[in-house]
Amino acid sequence: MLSTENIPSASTLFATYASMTASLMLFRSMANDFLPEPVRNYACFAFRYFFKPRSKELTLVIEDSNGIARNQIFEAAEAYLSAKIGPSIERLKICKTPNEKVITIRLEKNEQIIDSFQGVQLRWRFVLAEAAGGKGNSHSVRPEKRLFELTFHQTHKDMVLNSYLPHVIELAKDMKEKTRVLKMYTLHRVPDYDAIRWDSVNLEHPATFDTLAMEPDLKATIMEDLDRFVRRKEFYKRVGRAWKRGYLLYGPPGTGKSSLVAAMANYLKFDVFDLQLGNVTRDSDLRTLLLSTGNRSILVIEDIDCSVDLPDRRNGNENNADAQLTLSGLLNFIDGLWSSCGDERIIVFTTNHKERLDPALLRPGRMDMHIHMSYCGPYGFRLLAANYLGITDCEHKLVAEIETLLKTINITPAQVAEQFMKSEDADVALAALIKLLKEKERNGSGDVDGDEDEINLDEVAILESKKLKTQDQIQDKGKETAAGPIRRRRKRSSGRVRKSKN
Ligand SMILES: Nc1ncnc2c1ncn2[C@@H]1O[C@H](COP(=O)(O)OP(=O)(O)OP(=O)(O)O)[C@@H](O)[C@H]1O
Ligand SMILES: [Mg+2]
Repeated sequence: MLSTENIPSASTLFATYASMTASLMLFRSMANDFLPEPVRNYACFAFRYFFKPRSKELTLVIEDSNGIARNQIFEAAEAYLSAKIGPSIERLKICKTPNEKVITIRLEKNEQIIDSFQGVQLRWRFVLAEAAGGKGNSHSVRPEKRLFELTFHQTHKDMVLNSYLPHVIELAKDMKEKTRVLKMYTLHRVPDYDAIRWDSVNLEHPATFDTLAMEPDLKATIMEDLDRFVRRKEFYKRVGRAWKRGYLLYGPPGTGKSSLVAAMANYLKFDVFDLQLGNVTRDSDLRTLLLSTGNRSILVIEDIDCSVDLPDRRNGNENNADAQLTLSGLLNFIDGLWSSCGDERIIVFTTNHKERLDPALLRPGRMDMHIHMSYCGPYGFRLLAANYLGITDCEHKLVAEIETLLKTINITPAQVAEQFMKSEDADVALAALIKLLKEKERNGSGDVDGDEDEINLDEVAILESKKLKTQDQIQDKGKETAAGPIRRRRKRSSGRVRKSKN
């Protein structure tokens, strides 16, 4: 607490002021009698100047904004002081939006907090001042300006500016990180301006690594890779590489690619920018959008094989660079400028058809990890059974039967989850899954040991509705089906990974 020894009381101040005023009056009347006017005026000015009471304190005024941009010191102070509230405070403002995890506590008007740093006492006061233009100014968002006054002895000015305020900003950043609500950014077209921009909502995807049905080794590898990425800031700097990491997730629909992206975001507490390439037509728009993504974020481009018909370099599109979005333009920009003007960026491409991807994307070094999301194996099935139905009993009769069927039949985690949603009764839900597995067996989707197998009908339907967006693609598909059943190479492993060394 602030010591009261050095602070003069109100009565002392008043007495001093009264005696100074009396001295000035006496001085003035003597001057009137003995000095000519110009000399008299100058003498009065000099008297006032030399005997004016001077404060040894300095007050920094920290407004909430500089008119347009928010003031980072103000925001940091707000958060920092909320953790410093002591018993002397009489009024506080509290608030919590439905999506926030904790109650926000802020000082009320004129409340003060005494802080100490490196043995120096500092006094904070929260003030509401009338905004320029007054209360009637209908253009200002707030009728008043919010500001903090930070008062301390003048001799500590350098210490406060160079050590204390950076300390406040740093601590506030850590506090904010802990209670941060993740954001999901999607593209939004502004019709009147022919422009496209990011719009955000709170990211409330419940997927986490705990709920993700994947082979445990693969899951652990991904988590370790993410951990290593975030702690290697110095390494990236030392070797002169942009601090970014790229993942390519591939596998059939419903195997958890999008869920893995959400799990990564929840794990790292990174925002997600979902770049729907189909909505972007110009290279220049793409650049603007990429440059306005934030640090500590995941940029996701889903269904890269078919989200847009990106012509590549070989098609000779260079002459038309600004008008057309090109895959090479996208990749070069991501590797170059984009990653050099931000930190801790993750980029994820997803696809159902790795074999259809442009070789430029698969080139070594382009994506740091290729992650194969595959059909539900015994581990994935057990995790889903435990999460959805609460089954932890390994001896359960139906569980054993399903595990035997899973050895020869392909089913995606999404399909398993769908059956588990059908009933709260575990036996009924498991029986529904067995029925589906047997149907699949009868339809011949169980040829899992061969190198190739047919896509089952459910998957074709999903592909048609979700992926075949352009007429060209539909025609291509017609050719494929006319030539016989769609065949696709697939390995049986329920998750494989190819990783670059870095
Ligand atoms: N590996 C998984 N673990 C847990 N749940 C899963 C998994 N895969 C799919 N699911 C469930 O299925 C739903 C759909 O999965 P998701 O959207 O992640 O699949 P996807 O691979 O992205 O499919 P698509 O290729 O169609 O985009 C999820 O919301 C989740 O409930
Ligand atoms: Mg998906």
